[in-house]
Amino acid sequence: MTTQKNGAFVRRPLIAGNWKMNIDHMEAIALVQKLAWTLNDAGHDYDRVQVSVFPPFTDLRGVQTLVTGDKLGVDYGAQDLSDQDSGAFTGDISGAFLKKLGCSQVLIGHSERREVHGETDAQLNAKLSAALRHGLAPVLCVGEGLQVREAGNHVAHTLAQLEGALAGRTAEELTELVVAYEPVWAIGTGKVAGPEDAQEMSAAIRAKLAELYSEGFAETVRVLYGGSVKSKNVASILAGPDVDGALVGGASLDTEEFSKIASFEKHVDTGAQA
Ligand SMILES: O=C(CO)COP(=O)(O)O
Repeated sequence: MTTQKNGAFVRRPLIAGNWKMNIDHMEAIALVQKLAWTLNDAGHDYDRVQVSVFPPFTDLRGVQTLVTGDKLGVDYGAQDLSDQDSGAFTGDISGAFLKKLGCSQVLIGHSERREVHGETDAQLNAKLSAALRHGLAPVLCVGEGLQVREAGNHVAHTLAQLEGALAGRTAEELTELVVAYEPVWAIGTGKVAGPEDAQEMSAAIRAKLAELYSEGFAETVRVLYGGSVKSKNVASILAGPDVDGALVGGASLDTEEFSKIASFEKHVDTGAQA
């Protein structure tokens, strides 16, 4: 867990829920409402630990109405965006539209986009630029598959994805950047990278950011871990000093479980292991 100064985290942890292609627009309103109540009951302090959800595009308007109407502390964003701003791009969604819907963040380069839609580092570089153009904080997803991990090339592979997506961007443009390390072999499989694996890669990502930009910049960027995060393993994963939060898939659809993940500080002394 990112170190603390005077009781406050140096980097505000982020617990993010990626709903993927689950939850329709009616269910989304119920889920966000229940999540907000559960977090409130648990006394959640959003200034201390940020909580975001990433619903499907069709849910965003409903989520916006609820979050702004009820002044909820939960942030929200989209799972993808177009690299273009408008025009003849059937089926695509512009960052301008997302911004207008109150999105503050957007996922870029989730492994399911890379694998299912063949998104390349060059395309993700253009999508990241589009996010920045529209004032959306990019949550850049990187991570290796099983073969790469077994060959021992996971660090080089992941850092190449990072560099590819950030090429041409300046530190000034990237003040809101979040990087999410998600080893593909740990997504939805129940296999969790060990806390040492999460820390190793988070530290490597931070070192690469320091090399590309500066130490000072690298210290401000939040690095998340994603892949089968649950309430029982979140505390040990976030124990690494460079791991600043979690990108949660399946468990984010269960409000009790997701709320417990957001209360990870309370599990620190439970001895729960990944
Ligand atoms: O892909 C993920 C989040 O983006 C992780 O999914 P799971 O938590 O279901 O493994």
